[in-house]
Parts: sequence; structure tokens; C-alpha cells
Amino acid sequence: MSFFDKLYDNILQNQSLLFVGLDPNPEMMSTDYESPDVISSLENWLQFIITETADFVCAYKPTLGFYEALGIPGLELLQKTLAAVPSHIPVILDAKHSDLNTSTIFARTIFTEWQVDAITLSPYTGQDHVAPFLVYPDKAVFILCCTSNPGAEALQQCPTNESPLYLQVVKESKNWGTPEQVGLEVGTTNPDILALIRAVAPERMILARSIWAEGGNLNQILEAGLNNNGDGLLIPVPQDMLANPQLSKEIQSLRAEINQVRNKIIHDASTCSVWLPDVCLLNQHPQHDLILQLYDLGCIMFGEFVQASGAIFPYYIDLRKIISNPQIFNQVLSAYEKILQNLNFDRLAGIPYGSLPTATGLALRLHCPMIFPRKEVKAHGTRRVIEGDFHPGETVVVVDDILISGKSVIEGAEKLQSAGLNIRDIVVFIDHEQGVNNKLLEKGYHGHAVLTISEIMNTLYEAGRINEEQFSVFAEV
Ligand SMILES: O=c1ccn([C@@H]2O[C@H](COP(=O)(O)O)[C@@H](O)[C@H]2O)c(=O)[nH]1
Repeated sequence: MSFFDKLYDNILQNQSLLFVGLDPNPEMMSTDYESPDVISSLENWLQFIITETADFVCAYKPTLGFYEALGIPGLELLQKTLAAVPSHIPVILDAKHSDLNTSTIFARTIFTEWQVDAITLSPYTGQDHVAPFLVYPDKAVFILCCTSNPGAEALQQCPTNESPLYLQVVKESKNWGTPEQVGLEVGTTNPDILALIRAVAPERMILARSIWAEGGNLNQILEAGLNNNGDGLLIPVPQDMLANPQLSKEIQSLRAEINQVRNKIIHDASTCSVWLPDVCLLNQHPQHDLILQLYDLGCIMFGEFVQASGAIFPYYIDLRKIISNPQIFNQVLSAYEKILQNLNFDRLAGIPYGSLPTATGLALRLHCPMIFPRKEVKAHGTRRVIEGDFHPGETVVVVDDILISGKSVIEGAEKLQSAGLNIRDIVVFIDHEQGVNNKLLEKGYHGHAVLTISEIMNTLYEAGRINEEQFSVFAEV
């Protein structure tokens, strides 16, 4: 289940926008838990917090720094804490991770080993840093846009109060992923700041922080930050409440106070005009999300790349990477499958080497036998040109990854034909649109592509993944 599905299920079930920080901070621990063994005191206290709050929150947020500060026992405590959170409640790891070099390996550790549902990230390394976290389709990230620390003002309000950096971060990070992938972390006591961010990002989930610092303005904060559905804002339980032995009671009364404001907003909104998103989903490419995920995975690269023909292209598509990401690989297979369902054939043939895993996946899905023409015939062993069993006269559909000049796929198809097989259709994932389809037709083959290169580039450009320069260089090819 995705982070957002989990989150909304809990918002509904527990009727709560509250989240709790699961932070082993000895300074904030209730004195009731103090003992000579600090780690087990903290463990007992965190367990108490989870037990008291699980029915009244929509998420938990452990701060990695507090666990790291306790050394190896701290990291062990983190594992115990994560295991103690009921599995239906999402966990947002507050790491404020900011290092590009460790992003891929860190994403893998926290999402696949620790199994947290979301993470907080610092924005300064840009989309390159965020991308490795976004290739996990069920997970989400929260980008730190604003903090309430007075010392940060000199940066956040830069260059002017009218066009402050924190709003630029909000606008930019909206291009980094869909609302189901990228939320915003906003630390502020100022409802005006929250209102500005909400106006720029009406569709984003906001993880509110530090709202209690000045107390007393909960209503304004809620009015500024909630969306028209009365949600879209995750509200922290005040830290000092977590040391209260009556935690469960306290949290329920806070939840009631918040829900009163939410209900008023929902009621008022139902009598007002409906909010329309600033993105027209009708115009979105049907493979929009898959294109962005392929880009985030590094399958679409920009730079100078020499093709087999010697031509230099400003980009290179490397679909071989998908085999290491089962989620994306599955989506790619589904896209091929939609085309293959409408074709008639006895066998599938993959073009080595890049398309062999894809052809294998499709053969398994479609329960269809597979063969492949060898790239080179070995001087020993069977010396076969075609691997796998077949009967001359059968019809074979050829599967390949990308059509540039068509040379590889035509060579493969001709080897199959020489063995007495019929080739009517060639299915690729990407057509580079250099008139290769006509070349295929001249040979008697019908070319089918899941995507064209211009559909990919348009989608990346509209989503803000590539800039104008990259987009225009592509248009010149
Ligand atoms: O961006 C690219 C370009 C090429 N490839 C590989 O080349 C063949 C397609 O080239 P043809 O000129 O049509 O023979 C394709 O099968 C890839 O293996 C690539 O991966 N990415």
C-alpha cells in the first residue's frame, strides 16, 4: 500500500491529522521513565507513546538524529521503535537527508530494509538528490521548504520578501514529483507563511512543524494550511504533551479542537466553488508517471552520446536498468502487453541483449514460447543462430527496446526469417521517430511503439524534469 493510501486511511479511521514525533530525547522524557539504563528507559517511554496514541494519530515521525546521537544502541532502538509502530500507520523518517552521493544507498536502506514509508529531505541538492527516493513507487518524500528558526530568515526571505527563497523551493519541488510522491515540510509559527505556501501548492501535503512555538494561534494555522477538503496538513503533537501521563486524553482533546476547525472548513467549502487543480490531467500522457519514473531511475540521460551508426545524439536511453527495479519493470511489461494483446503470433523473439529480459517477462506473462536470434554465432557448441525451439512457418513477433536506425531489429528479424519463420510485427518501447517505421514497412514489418521520443521529451519538459535548453537540443536532432 502506498504512503498516501496508508496516510489517508488513518486520517479517516482515526479522524486525525495529528502525527507524533518518536524521538528518544532524554531531555524531554517523562521523569516516570528515568532509570540508570537510558536506552531501556527511552524504549519504555516510546512504547508508552505509541500505545497511548495509535488510535488518535495518522502518522509517526522518528527523528533519525536523536537515534544516531545514542550510537549503535540508538540505531538498535530505532529498529525496535519501527517494529513497535502498528503496520497500518505510516512512518515518516525525519532525516533531512541532503547528501547526493549517499542518496541511492540511503533510499534503499530506509525503504527496503527499515521499511519506513516516507522521508524528509533537504532541497539544496535539487531533483538529482530526490530522484533515487522517488523510484520507490509506494514511498514519498517531504521537502524541507521553511524552518521557524530566526537565524534562517536571512536565507529563507532572500532575495526579497515578495519573492522569498522558501516559496521558490515550494515551486521548484512541485516539479520533482507528483503530489503522491512529494510533500512539503514547513516549520513556521506564522500563518501568513503557511497561507502563501498553501496558495502556491494547493494540492500538496504539508508536514507542519514548530507551530506550537508561540502557542495560541492554532485556528489561524489551520485556516492557513488546511485545504478545502479540511486536510492536506499534518499537525505535530506538541512535544511537552508526550511526557504527560494523561497523553491519550490530552491528544483526544487536541484532535477534537482541530476537527472542529476542519468541519467548519469542509462545511464552508461545500457551499463555495470547487477547487480545480492547476494541472489538466486530461492532457497528461497516459504513461506520464512511468516516463517520470524512468527518468528518475536514470534511464534517460542527457549529454553527447555516439550511436552505433557514428551519429552523435544529445541523449541516450538505457532501458537495461529497469531489470533492477521490479516495480518499473512490471509497468514496462504491462505497456508492451497492451500492444501485444492485439497481435497474432505463435512465438515471441527478443533482440539480444537488452531486450532478452523484457521478452522473457512477456513470454511468462502471456504464456507464449520465446526464442531469440543470437547476435554472434559461437564457434563451438551447437553453433545455433536461433536459441529456443520453433517450427518453420510459425509467426513470430519481435520485441526490442528502442528503434534508432532499425539496424539491430532488422538484422534479428532477418535471421529469424532465414530460419523459415514469419515476421509481421515488431514491438518496441521507444520509437526515435527517424522514419524507421517506413524502413520496416519496406521490409514487410509493422512497427509498434509504446512511446515516441517526442512524447517522452514533452512529458519531461512539462513536468519540469528537463530545462528549456535540454528540450530545445532534443528538438534539433
Ligand atoms: O539511446 C539509445 C540508442 C541505442 N540503443 C541501442 O541501440 C539499439 C537501437 O539502435 P538501432 O540503430 O535501431 O539498431 C537498441 O536496441 C539499443 O540496444 C540504446 O539502448 N539507447
